[in-house]
Amino acid sequence: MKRQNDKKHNPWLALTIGNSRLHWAKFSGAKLVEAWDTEHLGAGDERLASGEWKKLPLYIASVIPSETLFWQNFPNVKIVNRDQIPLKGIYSSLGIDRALAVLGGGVTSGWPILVIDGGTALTLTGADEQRQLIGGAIFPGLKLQIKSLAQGTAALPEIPLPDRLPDRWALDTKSAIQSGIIYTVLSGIANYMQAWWREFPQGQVVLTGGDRTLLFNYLETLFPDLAKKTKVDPNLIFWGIRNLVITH
Ligand SMILES: Nc1ncnc2c1ncn2[C@@H]1O[C@H](COP(=O)(O)OP(=O)(O)OP(=O)(O)O)[C@@H](O)[C@H]1O
Ligand SMILES: CC(C)(CO)[C@@H](O)C(=O)NCCC(=O)O
Ligand SMILES: [K+]
Repeated sequence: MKRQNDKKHNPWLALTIGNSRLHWAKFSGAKLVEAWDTEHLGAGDERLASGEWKKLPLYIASVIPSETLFWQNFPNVKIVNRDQIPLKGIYSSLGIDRALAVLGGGVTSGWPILVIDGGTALTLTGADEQRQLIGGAIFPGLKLQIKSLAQGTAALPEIPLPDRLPDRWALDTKSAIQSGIIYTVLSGIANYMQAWWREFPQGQVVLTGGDRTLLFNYLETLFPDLAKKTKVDPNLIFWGIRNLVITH
C-alpha cells in the first residue's frame, strides 16, 4: 500500500463498512480530526459525494463485499486487504475489521492484545507479543440476539436494552429478555477475559464497537475487577488503518 508522509498533515478519509452501518473518520496526517457513522444508504455519504472531499484519499475496510464494489467507483479509493495487515497467522476468512481492530489496539495499547468488538456480531480477537494471531470467537451481538428472539417467536417483542445492569431475576417479559441476554453475554465475556489474563497476565483488553459503552457499564457493575483492567476505545479500526497509511 502506498504510504503518505505524516509530517505533511495531508487530509485523508477512512471508511469501515460494518454489517449495520458505515463508520467514517477524517484524518489530518496521523491526527483523527472527526469520526461519524452513517446508515447504509447505497447513495453514499453526502459530504463525500459533493465538494473537495471527493478528491481525498479514501481507505476502505469492508466486511460486505457487495458494498466494496459500490465505493470502488470513487476517484481516490484504496481498499484495505487482509494481506496488508502486519499480523502473523491470519486465516484466509478472518474479518478485515477484526484484523484491523487488533492491530489498532496493539499499536495504541500494546501487545499482547485482546479486542472485544460489540458490533452486529460480538467478536473477540487476540494477538500475542510477536503480533501472532492467537484466535478468538464470534457470537451474535446484543441487538441481534434481541432481534432473533423477536423474529423466531410469536410472543416475544423487540425490546430496548437498559443503560445500567438490570435485575437478574425478572418478573416481566421485557426484563426477562434483558436479563437473559445481558447476564449470559457478560458472564461469557468475563470467562474469556479470565482465560486471556491467565495466559497473558500482562495482556491488554480493549472494548470497541457500537455496544462498547453498554457492555462496559454492565461489566463495571457485575465484574468490577475485570472492568478496572479493561479499556474502551471506539476507534480501534481507524488506528489499524492509520498504521497502514502513515509512515512512522
Ligand atoms: N445508531 C445506531 N445504529 C445501529 N446500531 C447502534 C446504534 N447505536 C448503537 N448501536 C449498537 O451498535 C451495535 C452495532 O455495532 P457497530 O455499529 O459497531 O456494528 P457494525 O457497524 O455492524 O459493525 P460490525 O459489522 O463490524 O459488527 C448494535 O448491537 C447496536 O446495539
Ligand atoms: C464477524 C464479523 C461479521 C464481525 O464484523 C466480521 O469480522 C466477519 O465477517 N468475519 C469473517 C469471519 C471471521 O472473522 O472468522
Ligand atoms: K464490529
